[in-house]
Amino acid sequence: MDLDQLVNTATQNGKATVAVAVAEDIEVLEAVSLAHQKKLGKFILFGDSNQIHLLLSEYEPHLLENNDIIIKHVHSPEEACTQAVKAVKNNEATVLMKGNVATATILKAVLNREYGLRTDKVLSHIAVFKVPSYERFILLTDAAMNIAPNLDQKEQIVQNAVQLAHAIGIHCPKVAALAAVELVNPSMQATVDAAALSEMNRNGKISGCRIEGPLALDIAISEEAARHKGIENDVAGLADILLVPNIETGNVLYKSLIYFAKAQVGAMIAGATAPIVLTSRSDSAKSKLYSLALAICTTKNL
Ligand SMILES: CCCC(=O)OP(=O)(O)O
Repeated sequence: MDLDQLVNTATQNGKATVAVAVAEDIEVLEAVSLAHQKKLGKFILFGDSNQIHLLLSEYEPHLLENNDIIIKHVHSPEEACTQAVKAVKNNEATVLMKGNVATATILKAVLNREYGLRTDKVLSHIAVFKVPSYERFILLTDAAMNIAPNLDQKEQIVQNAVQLAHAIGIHCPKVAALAAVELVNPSMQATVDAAALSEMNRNGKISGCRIEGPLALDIAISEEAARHKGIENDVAGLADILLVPNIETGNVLYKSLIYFAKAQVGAMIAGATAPIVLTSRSDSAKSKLYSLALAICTTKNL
């Protein structure tokens, strides 16, 4: 099982039109080319048109005269983000994609009160990993958007991730609410919130999943570690979703899985009016392709 499965599923979901903000980047354009070959959709590339043309003529010349690829010149990364967001807002595009631009710049446009893509839900980042040493897909939230979520925000972050898990075929995901220890300690807010989320799941306030917490990472993903520490529950060793307490934990774990564990990743923001492909600028073309596929898989579900 790997993330190519998502690409196959996405091809059956109909064609997307993707607005790419700051497309002048070889990994972004390679991802567009791969997605186009897989017939995932049409692309509106916002950025410096000279640079986009130069890169395409060198690396992906077949895309230059293709009607599925439209290039829109803008003068700055900020303008690229604004125009790409507006394209989604005006229904010219169905998916927004972060290109070679800082996360904060695109999120500022996404959250704009006049032309942005907010809903009444919490927007949150979810990454789907296939780690070579872990049998199942593992979802990580939130590595990129919510800095230090409170309990209410964590509740919605979990719900966004559960909805995404359902959309990719994980029917009752096991959620590990992560902390540094397994016992509630009032001076560690992550443990207090994790226990509260677990309780909300037991009393039916959060459904469609099984939540346990607080759990340390080893207990969440290793049955052997759970046995060794004498912890038994439905999630221990078998987590599908890792809820991290803050953005630092999430971002470090995201990049550790890619660089140390050689994981494949696809990542997006859920909770907006349209799915938003959001990877690291340094992620590979393949990761950006998987992220596009993930976003397209959710177009009927989010
Ligand atoms: C999904 C990670 C978001 C992130 O860290 O983006 P950059 O590496 O581009 O800053």
